[in-house]
Amino acid sequence: MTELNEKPTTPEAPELTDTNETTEAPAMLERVTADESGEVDFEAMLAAAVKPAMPSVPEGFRCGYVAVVGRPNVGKSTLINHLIGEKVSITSKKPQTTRDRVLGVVTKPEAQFIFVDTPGFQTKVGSQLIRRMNRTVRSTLGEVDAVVFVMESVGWRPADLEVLKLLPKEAKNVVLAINKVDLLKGRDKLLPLMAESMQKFPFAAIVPVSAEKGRQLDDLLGEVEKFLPKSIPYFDPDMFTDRSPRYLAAETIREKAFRLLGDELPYGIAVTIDRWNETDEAAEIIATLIVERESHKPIVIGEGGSKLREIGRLARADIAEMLGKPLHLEVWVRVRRGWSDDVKALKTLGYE
Ligand SMILES: Nc1nc2c(ncn2[C@@H]2O[C@H](COP(=O)(O)OP(=O)(O)OP(=O)(O)O)[C@@H](O)[C@H]2O)c(=O)[nH]1
Repeated sequence: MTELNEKPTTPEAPELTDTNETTEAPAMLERVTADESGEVDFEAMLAAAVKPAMPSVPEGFRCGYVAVVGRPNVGKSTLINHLIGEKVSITSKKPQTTRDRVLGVVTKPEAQFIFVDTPGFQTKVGSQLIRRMNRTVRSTLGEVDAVVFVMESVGWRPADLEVLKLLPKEAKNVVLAINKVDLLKGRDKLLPLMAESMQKFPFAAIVPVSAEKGRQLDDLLGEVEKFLPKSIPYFDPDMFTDRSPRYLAAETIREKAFRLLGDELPYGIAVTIDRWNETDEAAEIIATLIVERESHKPIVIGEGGSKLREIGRLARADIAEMLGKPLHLEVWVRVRRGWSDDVKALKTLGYE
């Protein structure tokens, strides 16, 4: 790790997470530095127009959103927590899109799974609210690429069927996870249960698992992966393995950007943390806001850099508080062309 005093003096591109062969045209990069006073060094910003290498991902990489649903107590949280490794719960003040309901991200060499909250399934509501709840559930499910329906190995219960009813009958992207198979005395009950399940719903696949013991979870992910669109990862794999400060810092920057630009920016915005230097006394972070089009850059930068400065200022305050030490934060803007080119990817981001 570089020391704090080794701050880049040249307008070098921040290190990107993947330095493999670049396949896309390099993009211009612009930078605004928000220091303690919120002042912006425009000369540095102008000098910082450089051509960074674009990160590339393995051919055929997939990335998408996954909802985990099921009646209470079947093991949804245990499943997600086991997959993610540690409980991650990110809250956003502007819960507008699927992206703002991210529970956690699992990144494998060939795919990235973004687990999202499904409010309708987790809210215990009275019957008068059922209709509204159904609408929420439907719109959530419409935004995700795959659904994992969790039930217990003891068999179908009326409450399972209630939840099942909320799934659109024509859905082809629902994988059934029969959980708690460790509690089964013999495996002979499993095949009839699988057959019975197929009669209840056209599941794309059925995978017996034990969320608690971590059994067959890779098989489950393998089935889910088939429904994720081919796409670059939306999240920096290093950042999303736990409740890490990098993760929270990126989310903070993204949240500020979204809050300040949400209505102006037609498509998604992603954040990568490109450099993270931290000592006991202070921290330095270089982050990049990734936008989809060249024309979005001026929107993010704002008149005379005002928007980016404000994003940096607000994010710096929150992140410095989180870290409990002074922070030097640089926020750059870069265009990643084509990241939301395909309709599916757009849909998964919640931007129709
Ligand atoms: N034996 C066994 N117990 C499990 C397994 N998975 C989850 N459990 C237990 O089942 C109980 C419920 O698990 P949760 O993960 O809280 O279930 P949930 O579906 O998230 O429940 P709600 O939050 O109420 O919707 C907990 O006591 C878990 O420890 C499993 O694979 N085997």
